[in-house]
Formats: sequence, C-alpha cells, structure tokens
Amino acid sequence: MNQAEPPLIIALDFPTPDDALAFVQRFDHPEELFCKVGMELYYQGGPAVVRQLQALGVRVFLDLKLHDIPNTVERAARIIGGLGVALTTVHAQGGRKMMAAAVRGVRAGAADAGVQPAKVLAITQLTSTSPAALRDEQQVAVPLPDSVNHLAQLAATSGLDGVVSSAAEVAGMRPHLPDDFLFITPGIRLADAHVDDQVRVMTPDAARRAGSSGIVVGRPITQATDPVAAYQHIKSLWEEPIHE
Ligand SMILES: O=C(O)c1cc(=O)[nH]c(=O)n1[C@@H]1O[C@H](COP(=O)(O)O)[C@@H](O)[C@H]1O
Repeated sequence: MNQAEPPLIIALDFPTPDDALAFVQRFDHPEELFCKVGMELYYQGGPAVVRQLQALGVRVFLDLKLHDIPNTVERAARIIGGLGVALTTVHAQGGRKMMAAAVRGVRAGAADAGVQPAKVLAITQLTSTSPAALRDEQQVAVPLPDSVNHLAQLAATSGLDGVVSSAAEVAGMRPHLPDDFLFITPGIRLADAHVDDQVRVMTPDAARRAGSSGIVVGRPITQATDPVAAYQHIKSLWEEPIHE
C-alpha cells in the first residue's frame, strides 16, 4: 500500500495470534497491509502479537478503546505509545480530561521508546448503536449524528487526531473539524450483504464518496471463502476514483 493512500484496515478479530499470523501470511505482501488488533486478539496475544505483525512489516492499529479515569488511561496509553503502533483508540465519552491524558500518555511512551507516537482516535457512537438505542438505552436526547458531531468536536479540542464513526456521519462532521482530522469508519458492508451486529453501515465506495479517511473491514474479508480476493475486491471499490 502506498502509505499516502487512505487505508483499508483489516480487523484481525481472531482468537489466537497463530490464527492472525496465518491469515496475514496468506497475502504475498504482508508489508502492504494495515491491520487492526482489537481486544480479542490483544487479550490473548498481548504486545507480542503486535510485535510479530510489525516484524512482517504490517502497520498496526491497536484498538483497545480505553475508557477509565484520566490517571489510569494515561498510564495505559504510555505502554501503548511504546509499541510503535500507527493508530489507537479511546472512548470520547470518557470526556475531555481523559482524552487529553491518553494523548499525553501515548506521546510519553513513544518518546521513551524512541518511536513515532500513535495517532489517537476517539470512539464516538459505536456503529452497532441504533438511533433508538441511543435514545432509549443511553438516554441521549439529541439525534445520533448530532451526538457524533459533538463528541468529534470534543475530541478535536482535547488534542485527538481523529474519530471513529460510521461513514454516514462524516459529511456532517467535516465542515466543523480541522482539515487533517481523521475519520476512520468501520461498519463497512458490500451492497446487500449480511450486516451481522452492525447497524450504521455503508459500502466501501459510498464511504469514500462520503469523505472517510480510512475504512475498517473485518468479517467481509476474514470470513470470506477467499479472503485475499475479498480484500482485493473491497480495496478496488474503496480506491475507485470519485466521479462527481
Ligand atoms: O473501533 C473500531 O474499530 C470499531 C468501532 C465501531 O464503532 N464499530 C466497529 O465495528 N469497530 C470495529 O471494527 C471492526 C468491524 O468488524 P466487521 O463488522 O467484522 O467488519 C470490529 O473489529 C470492531 O471492533
């Protein structure tokens, strides 16, 4: 992957490091991949699985969605910062002080280890959250896109580099945020495909047109009969030139 291109990030939601590494090695050029290590794989494989992927040249998004008091988050983020990953996440709902603490922690850890600091993304509203669940379960009275937009602005003014949301909310947020702010969007499905537990979904090409900076795709690739072909197909849709 040309690193200047907006990335297609594969969510390596596998139960063991062996599964994840075997998956990555199906590709002729693992060094062209950008992969997400989430809770399932990290809780089993720890920092070692991150380092094994990095040794294959894979760029890593370590998605642990930190959400705790600022001191705890800062100390955990310091360890993440030392791993030399490209991206990491915290929950915007932890608030301004917690998000700022995460950025401080990541930067301190990166400086200690002599690596580039990860960009820190805020989770806004999970793509599995429906407007009804936001209203009835979380008791958030504003429409879902307004809540996402509010959390994105809170993240930006807390020093974060971007947000995670559905691609459906990107166009509404962009005008209110800095030009280099990142909009990383999971909840990607091909047209007419099973959405699994996702609610706010978009196709790869619609996400691109909506202004996503990068997409995260898991099961449509990892559970495909031919994952390499599925990756290439989704990548070609994502990278299709936009015709206005
Ligand atoms: O932080 C994330 O990456 C994330 C945020 C979100 O709102 N929704 C979401 O699906 N994700 C992650 O994106 C991936 C989506 O996987 P699939 O639904 O299998 O494509 C999973 O690893 C989720 O943990």
